[in-house]
Amino acid sequence: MAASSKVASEIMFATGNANKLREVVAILEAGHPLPFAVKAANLDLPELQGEPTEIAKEKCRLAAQQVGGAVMVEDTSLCFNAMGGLPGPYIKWFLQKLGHEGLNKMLAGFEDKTGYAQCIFAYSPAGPGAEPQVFVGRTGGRIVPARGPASFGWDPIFQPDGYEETYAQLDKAVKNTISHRYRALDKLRDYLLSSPA
Ligand SMILES: O=c1nc[nH]c2c1ncn2[C@H]1C[C@H](O)[C@@H](COP(=O)(O)OP(=O)(O)OP(=O)(O)O)O1
Ligand SMILES: [Mg+2]
Repeated sequence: MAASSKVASEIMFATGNANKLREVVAILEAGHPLPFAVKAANLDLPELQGEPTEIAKEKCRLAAQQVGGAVMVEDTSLCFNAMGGLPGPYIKWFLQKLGHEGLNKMLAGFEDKTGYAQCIFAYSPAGPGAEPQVFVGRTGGRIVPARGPASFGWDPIFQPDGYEETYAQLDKAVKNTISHRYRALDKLRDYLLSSPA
């Protein structure tokens, strides 16, 4: 039987972030069985600029050059509505330089503390010249003073809509059913599962 053009028996998830990897594995294990195995590739991928979908695609192309075969990556944004979606894909540097308190202070001059977490997976099948496909997941919420363990990025300052807890306070199993990452990965999973064998 000819190998599928879309579905590989193995997909490399390229990321330098161990927390992302843990969540991706947990989300996939909690769902339907997949026709492929996800393996981790610990790569130091560049922090690109531009439109989030283009960042994810380019990140995927760069990862594919390094690992070969079918590859997936994801890029995560934290977007403040009062600021037209910024910091967005630049949240990593804002978090690093300002911390949780500084991120809250950025919104001090605005009434609107709402925002959304966005995750974009990009998947590139094996083979040359394959254009990465992107899958966007968003979860709306509010930016709040930090509550809960500071073990993953900006989790303590993001309170998803419909919950009294921040991402950091929520049980992992709950975060993984409502998160930006879950929603994006679910779309990628549907795409892979519906691909012709
Ligand atoms: O669910 C999350 N909850 C809290 N914080 C999060 C989450 N997901 C990503 N983050 C942080 C990590 C990084 O500070 C920034 C995204 O930047 P981003 O480039 O996508 O992540 P990264 O550089 O850590 O890993 P990678 O090697 O996959 O690019 O937001
Ligand atoms: Mg990164």
